[in-house]
Formats: sequence, structure tokens, C-alpha cells
Amino acid sequence: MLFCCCGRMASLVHSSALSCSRATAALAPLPSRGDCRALNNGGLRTDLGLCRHKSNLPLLRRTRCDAFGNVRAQAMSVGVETKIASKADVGESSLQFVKYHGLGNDFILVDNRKSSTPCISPEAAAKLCDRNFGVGADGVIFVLPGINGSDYTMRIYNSDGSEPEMCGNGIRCMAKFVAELEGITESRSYKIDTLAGLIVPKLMDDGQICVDMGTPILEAKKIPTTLEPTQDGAVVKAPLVVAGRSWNVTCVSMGNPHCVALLDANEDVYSLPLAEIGPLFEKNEVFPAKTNTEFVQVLSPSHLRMRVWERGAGPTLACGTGACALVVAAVLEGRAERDCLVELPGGPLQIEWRESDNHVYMTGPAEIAFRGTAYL
Ligand SMILES: N[C@@H](CCC[C@H](N)C(=O)O)C(=O)O
Repeated sequence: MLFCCCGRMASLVHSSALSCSRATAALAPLPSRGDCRALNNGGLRTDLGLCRHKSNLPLLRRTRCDAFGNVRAQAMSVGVETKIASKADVGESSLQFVKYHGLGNDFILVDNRKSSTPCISPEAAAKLCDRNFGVGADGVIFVLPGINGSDYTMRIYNSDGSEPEMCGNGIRCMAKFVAELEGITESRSYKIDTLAGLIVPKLMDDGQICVDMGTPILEAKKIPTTLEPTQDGAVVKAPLVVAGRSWNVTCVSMGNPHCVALLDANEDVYSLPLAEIGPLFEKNEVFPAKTNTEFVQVLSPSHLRMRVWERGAGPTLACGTGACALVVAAVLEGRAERDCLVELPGGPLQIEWRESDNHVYMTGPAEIAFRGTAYL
């Protein structure tokens, strides 16, 4: 897998067709091909892991094109100029993508509007998500044609290639991506079909996206969890022993499963050994479809702080469905109000579980990082 990137990652990489041709004369000679030979990555070829030289040189500062359209880039520290392979070098199929993130939860967005099947396999998606040998992301999102009266369909693969039903930060990114594809700049909403049903993100005038995330699912079997319900069929503050500690957990599905552990008020959520306990929750036998897990500190009834271990992706900087699930859980446990600021490692989300329609509303940002082409 080879790739080049250009666009708005201005501080790291900047390139465009125009600036590429203008820059040609100033370029130093290319190094011999052996200097940036492709690494073999399980069947896919990887050249310069997102502009990172295979010898672990720092990220490249600048990308320019030579007269033949090949992209070259300069390493930051030592001024070594390296060539990023072009499609012509490899003769393999290419994938155009745009990288977005929602509070650091990052995704490779693919325009898949010509087909109702994702254009790459889960295995290829996992390789693209690899942060050393690929583009690097928490998941790959495909924009497919709409079905059932929706504008578009969203499909997503986690970074391990598994397919979740929904992704909160991802759908905000998808809304921005779709607006860009359509050339829309004004505020509007989209009806997006997902494996979790219809979800409606709305682009706001201030650049944020407010998403109607639908109704939370509380019935144990539908989450799914085999934990015994404690409150009207819901699993609220149920004891669960993991890593030798007894936790009180509340289980909520936002289309995808979440296990929420609200901590005692004086316990610092950042003191938890997330990498150790996260996988033990994710693969616990009481969660037959595995689970995402949120650890939560209640700073006040309207201010919650969370860390997340995601199913199929591990620790991420933010999880939109997780933030929604934990507000529902905190309300059910009587520890929070229905409208809360949720502080995630990557930044804040505003979450409201509205009493009038039982829907959860999530408001937050989505930002473009860069555009690129991957050669598969
Ligand atoms: N980060 C996402 C959730 C992505 C899916 C999750 N890993 C799962 O397997 O359910 C979000 O923002 O909601």
C-alpha cells in the first residue's frame, strides 16, 4: 500500500496541482529508489507510512511534485528529500480518501456513492488504519447511496476490520464530507441510514454538527449483555468483577453496545490502567457482541469526564456514541442531569437526552485533516 497526501494539513504537508508544477525547478535531485524502497506489509506495499521515512525520520514538512507528477517530500530535520511513490510506480488500484477527525477520533472517509458495497475489504481497511504502515485512523467510513428514503448510507470498519453498527464522531465527519462532496456550505441536515437505523446530523451555522442519535436501547438482551437486569429490564449499576475489582456498570446501546462505569466522585479517571482493563471489559463473556467501555468521573451533575476503550479500536481520544451512552447511564443512576458537557480526552461534546422525545442529541465538531491517495 502506497500513498501520498496533500491538502489542508498545512503545517505538515502542503501541495496542490498548481503549487506542484511551480515548485518543480527548486527541487533537489531525487535520492536513488533504494532510499525509500517500499516495505512489505502483509501483502500490501507500504512506502512512507504517511510521509514518515522508513528509517523513522520525523514527519515530512513539505510535499511537492516533479515534472512527471511524482510527489516528493522533504524530511523536517535533516533535509533529506524523499520520493513518495506515484500510481505509475506501482500500477495498482488507487483509493482516494479524505481524513477527518471528531475530537481526535479519526477516520478515513471514502466516497463510495457509486456502489452499495464498501469498495475495500475489512482487511484492507485495517491495513489503512495502521498508524505505522498505513494512513493511520480509528476507522474507515464509506459514503454509500441512500436506502429506505435516506440521503446516504454510512458503513464503517473499525481499525481492526470489524464492523460496528454506528459511530457518533464518524457521522459528524461524514456529514461534513458529504456537504463537501455536494458543495453545500449552508446549514442543513442529512438522513443517514446506518446499521443502527436512521441517524440525522445537522450542520449548524457555527460549524458544529448536532446529531439526532435516536433512542437509547436499555433492554439487556438487545444491548446485548447477559448481565441480570436490575431496573425495568435495564442493567443499571450492576456489579461486575473485572481485573480483580468490583465495578458498578450500566449498559446502554446507542445502536452499538456500551458498558458505562461511573466512578466514585473522588476517583481520577486518568489514574485507571486503561490498556490493562479495557480489553478485559471488551471481551468479557457477559458481552456476547463485545463492548465499548466508558469510565466516567462525575465532576458535577452537568459535567462529566470520560475515558473510553473502544471495541475494535482500543483507546481513542473520543467516542460519540460512548458520550451519549454515559449521559443516559448517569441519568439512570441519578448522578446527572439530562443535558451535560462531556469532557473527552480529545475535547468536549454537549449531550442531551431529551425527555420530550426520548432521543439523544450530540453536538460537537468535525474537522478535515488532509486528503490523500492510497495504492492498494
Ligand atoms: N468512535 C465511535 C464508535 C465506533 C464504533 C465502536 N468502536 C464499536 O465497535 O461499536 C463513536 O464516536 O461513536
